[in-house]
Amino acid sequence: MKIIKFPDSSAYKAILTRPVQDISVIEQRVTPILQKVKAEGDAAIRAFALQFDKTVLDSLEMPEESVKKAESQLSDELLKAINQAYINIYRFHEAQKQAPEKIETMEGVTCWRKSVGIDKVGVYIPGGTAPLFSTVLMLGIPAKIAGCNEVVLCTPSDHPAILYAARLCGITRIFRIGGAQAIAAMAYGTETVPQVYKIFGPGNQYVTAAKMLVNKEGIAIDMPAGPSEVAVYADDSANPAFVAADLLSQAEHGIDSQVLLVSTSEKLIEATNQELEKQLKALPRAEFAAKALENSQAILVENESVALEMLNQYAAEHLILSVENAEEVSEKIYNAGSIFLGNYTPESAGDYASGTNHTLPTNGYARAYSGVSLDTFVKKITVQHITREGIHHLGQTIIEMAQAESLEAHANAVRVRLQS
Ligand SMILES: NC(=O)c1ccc[n+]([C@@H]2O[C@H](COP(=O)([O-])OP(=O)(O)OC[C@H]3O[C@@H](n4cnc5c(N)ncnc54)[C@H](O)[C@@H]3O)[C@@H](O)[C@H]2O)c1
Ligand SMILES: N[C@H](CO)Cc1c[nH]c[nH+]1
Ligand SMILES: [Zn+2]
Repeated sequence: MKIIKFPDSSAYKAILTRPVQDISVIEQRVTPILQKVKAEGDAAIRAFALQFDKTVLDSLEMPEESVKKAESQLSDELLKAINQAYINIYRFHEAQKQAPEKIETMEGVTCWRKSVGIDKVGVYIPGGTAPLFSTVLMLGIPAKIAGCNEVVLCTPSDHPAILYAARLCGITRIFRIGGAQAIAAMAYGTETVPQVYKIFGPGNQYVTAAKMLVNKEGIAIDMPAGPSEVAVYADDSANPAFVAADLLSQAEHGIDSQVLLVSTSEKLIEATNQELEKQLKALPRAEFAAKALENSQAILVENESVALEMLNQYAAEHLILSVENAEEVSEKIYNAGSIFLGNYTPESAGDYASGTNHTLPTNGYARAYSGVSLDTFVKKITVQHITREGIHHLGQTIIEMAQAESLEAHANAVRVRLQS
């Protein structure tokens, strides 16, 4: 990995640039895909499956029989692992439920919020180069806890673990559709794919651009969750073999992934680079990881405050703090999707099974977006109840404000009650 020593703060922006393609170029590619699916429905989906995935789709929907059969195609070890991950993710997300709290803002004036699961949701499960069945758990579990009525799943993969995980989460509508065409199908609906109100899930740059484009047309999305990335902040207390393994774990996602090592120790950076070379050779996806490492850098900084300034500016999807005072340092992080503390918390734990959600904002969006949680699957409806006494307490305030805004009918809605 390229080493940058003590960069000047004016150079941070250039150093921290992601290797994403120009968004306008991706949008130019994706827009006609969305338009064709909108106009031609299933026929367009079949054509794109052939063009991009070299797949002839007889039936777009996964037959119930294949879904039922999936369990028998997985090893006992994998089933046990998926079931354990399910339990942990369920626990963490169920604890996010909040009982509505009724607040009496004035005597006789009570307000509260109730949570309602979004009625129809669509989840995208990446499957271009790897069947990410863990993402089914990350999206299916909060959808189930939230009480979403209809959950539609699209993925280009027919891997049995995806089907098994979907069944575990109670998802019954599974479509073998990938890429931007899957996002279009769920956004507009087709002859066979139901239209949904909100689309969730990570994916490559085409998937992410498609989500952002349909969002402009009024379809809600969770967030832009594109190519995976990790930043590691490490000092001499870190283990270079662990750091290298963590960097590679995200680099192997795809050629457009990016990893970053920030350290105050040149010794640690050099040792990590040696480990990277060694570990890379043994990886089946070495080609992806090597390409991603070309987009990546190790940055040697003077001290912790420079490191934190840089990391907050970068706003990594995942941030690993392999430093002695990790928890204390984490208090100073205000931009990151998910933080991993200490030498024994690999990022893979969050990807699969510790309980947190792995659908996280990439490309700097962690400056303003949170990762997926139970909240992402619910709407909060406010409710209020005012008694006869209550409107007498509050009425004059409303009338004064309505008159000052020249909205006499608003004021009247209160007056008629005060006179009754
Ligand atoms: N941010 C997160 O939370 C998160 C989580 C998991 C995965 N990811 C990311 O998801 C991505 C998965 O990517 P993937 O490609 O393996 O799978 P994918 O399912 O996202 O995309 C595959 C689809 O892309 C479409 N496609 C491929 N080439 C195309 C082209 N030239 N033009 C138009 N469409 C094309 C195809 O239809 C194909 O089905 C990776 O970048 C990974 O880093 C992110
Ligand atoms: N690291 C990905 C999120 O950026 C999630 C994932 C799924 N499987 C493995 N990793
Ligand atoms: Zn990962």
